[in-house]
Amino acid sequence: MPRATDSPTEGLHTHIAELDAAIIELVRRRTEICAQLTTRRRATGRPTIELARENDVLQRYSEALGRPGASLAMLLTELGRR
Ligand SMILES: O=C(O)C(=O)C[C@]1(C(=O)O)C=C[C@@H](O)C=C1
Repeated sequence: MPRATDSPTEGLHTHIAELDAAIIELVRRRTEICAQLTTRRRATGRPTIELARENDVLQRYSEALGRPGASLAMLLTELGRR
């Protein structure tokens, strides 16, 4: 007898959970690189925030994903400012 965990829906939920884990890992890696860039800027006395670059990110995400993409880009750059 098939179990609930074998249903196609459960399989899709599992796939989503795997994708979420991969996305979280990528966001962690992205945030780490941003921290390195911020450290370099601090060390050379430059402002820690680069709005022109953040606007590039916003544009990339909104072109790819529309308005929700812009919201996502804002969250990513917020993490990148830490
Ligand atoms: O591109 C950089 O120099 C970064 O530090 C990355 C990043 C980002 O999240 O994309 C983070 C902070 C800056 O204000 C601009 C952009």
